[in-house]
Amino acid sequence: MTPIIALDFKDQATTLDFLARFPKDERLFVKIGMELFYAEGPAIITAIQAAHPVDIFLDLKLHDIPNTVEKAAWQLGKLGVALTTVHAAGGKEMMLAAKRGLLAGAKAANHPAPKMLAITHLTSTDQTMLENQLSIDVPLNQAVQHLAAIAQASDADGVVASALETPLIRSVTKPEFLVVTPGIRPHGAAIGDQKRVVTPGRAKRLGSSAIVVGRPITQAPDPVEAYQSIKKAWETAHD
Ligand SMILES: O=c1ccn([C@@H]2O[C@H](COP(=O)(O)O)[C@@H](O)[C@H]2O)c(=O)[nH]1
Repeated sequence: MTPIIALDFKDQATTLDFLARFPKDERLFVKIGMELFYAEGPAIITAIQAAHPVDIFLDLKLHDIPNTVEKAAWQLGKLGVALTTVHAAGGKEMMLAAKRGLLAGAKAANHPAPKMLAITHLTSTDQTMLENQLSIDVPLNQAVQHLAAIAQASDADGVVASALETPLIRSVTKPEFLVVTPGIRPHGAAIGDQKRVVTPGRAKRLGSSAIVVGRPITQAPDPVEAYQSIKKAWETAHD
């Protein structure tokens, strides 16, 4: 998979201006998150698809009781996106309900079903937060590995985690299980609110299926050049 660009923009106009910088023959994998989706609603998906050749990761991180999540996932399944997310912390029953909803929604709209990724622990979480704020008293990488095993047993197609945990996740999951990793920072990039960060080349060496990159591309002086440089590091596993 090519690096997934997190389109964390305030509205459709800003998003389409950003995409217009890229050559039309460069197919992109883009992520729509809460900010853009809450601003524009489902219409943002068709607007982006009309503007540029893209695959879409809709990252809304569902987390609620199983009945509510199943019905929300049904709505998302209709949208024709490639990837979606739920929180693994919602538990097995919730993830199974989400998967049912996605499959049924996709079937109703005659689209292929989106793959379901389970968020393990956010890449903005570190060991201290895990212990002091979440009251989880195990090493963070083991907590992530545990949630990945639960996610696999709950019909998730993969997880979202830091690339730091990819080898541990791979040790308990099937080879085709996706490990999608945000918290990507090229050498020298501002880390911001991320805690468990990895360079693009190292993420590849650690075995990630795909990387997600937002601000190092969207806030770069030349976003296309930043994207190409990250893509090269990812493809060559060298940065
Ligand atoms: O654990 C997670 C889950 C999701 N994200 C999302 O990825 C991007 C990262 O953006 P950057 O600007 O590169 O930090 C963002 O959309 C997050 O919502 C994550 O970072 N960590």
